[in-house]
Amino acid sequence: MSSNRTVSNVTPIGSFAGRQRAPLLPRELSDRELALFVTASDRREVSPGEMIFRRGELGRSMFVVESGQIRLEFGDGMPDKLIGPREFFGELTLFIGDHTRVANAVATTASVMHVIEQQAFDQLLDSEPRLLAQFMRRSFSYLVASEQQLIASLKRRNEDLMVTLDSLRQTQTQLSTAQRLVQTDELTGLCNRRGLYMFLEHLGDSRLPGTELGLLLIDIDRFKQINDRCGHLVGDQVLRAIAEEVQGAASPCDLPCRLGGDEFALLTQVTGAEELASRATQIVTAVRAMRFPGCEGLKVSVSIGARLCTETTDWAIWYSDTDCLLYEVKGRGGDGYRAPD
Ligand SMILES: Nc1nc2c(ncn2[C@@H]2O[C@H](COP(=O)(O)OP(=O)(O)OP(=O)(O)O)[C@@H](O)[C@H]2O)c(=O)[nH]1
Repeated sequence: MSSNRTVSNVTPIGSFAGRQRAPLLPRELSDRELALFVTASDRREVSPGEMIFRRGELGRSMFVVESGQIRLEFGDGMPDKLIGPREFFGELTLFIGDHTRVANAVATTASVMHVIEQQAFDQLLDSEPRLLAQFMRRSFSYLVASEQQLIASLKRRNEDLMVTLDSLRQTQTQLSTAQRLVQTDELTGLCNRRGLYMFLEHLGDSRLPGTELGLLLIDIDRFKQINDRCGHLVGDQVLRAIAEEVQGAASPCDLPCRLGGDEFALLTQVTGAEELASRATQIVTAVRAMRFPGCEGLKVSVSIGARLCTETTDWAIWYSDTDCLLYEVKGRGGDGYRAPD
């Protein structure tokens, strides 16, 4: 510890001597300040990596670096600061007392520092009030400027985050739109085969208690002839009209879909075979009654296979069993449905 900390005659000393430069860096001490602090301090050597104080600790002293380099780590994504020769740190604790350190101070190289305690600082205030007032004013200006810089950079970061968030939201919307499109049949707006497979993957989540799963496979009779006779545009109208009927026969938890070409399916949750049959009848009857102004006299009909699906088997079995029933109807001339006896 220095024996006499009250300094009146201040001149540069030790390894700081002869290094007067102008203008001073924000945290650089003038020759007079330096001499004053050095004389009123304890000299301390620190090794590379040595922790001088930690964030959250109660501060007791201020430090002036004679040689080497100290890193102030503020954490929370804020940039570190490097403190070099003639510069100081940890001064707030002497200005306001009971100050909690806001950074870790770590020696990055072997360094020599001068440690100024509260009592020595108070004595300097008495003996050199003008010099100390200047020093404190400079320190406070620096701290205020740093705070303003921090606020500006936080504001910028916040704006950047908002922009990123916005673009993430847009990407998410684009992705869900793309996903919806990929699973939707363009002509009818019903789910396509890809959508059906996605639905099947999550079928367990949408199962209604007390119901059975039923499948209707619906195929338009002699659709090729409709296209040939009335043209593809009318053919498209027919496909859209039938899609509406399949959709109309569906409950909110059901999945009406167009599997491709003139083939539709309705995966439905019903109380039993009777309700499944009534859905099939509803579609057959509605299609039979359809009329198309673009093709007078056109009669449209569908063949439907209808069966309940056991959940111990999977789509491939449900499909092939129901398809057999559908082809039984086709074999009899179409325009009806067939369910297992
Ligand atoms: N207009 C139109 N026709 C389509 C579309 N997709 C497939 N088709 C036609 O649908 C017809 C299906 O013919 P087929 O598979 O022979 O079936 P079908 O004529 O209904 O015969 P059956 O099923 O035995 O009664 C083909 O002529 C396809 O060109 C489409 O999006 N629009």
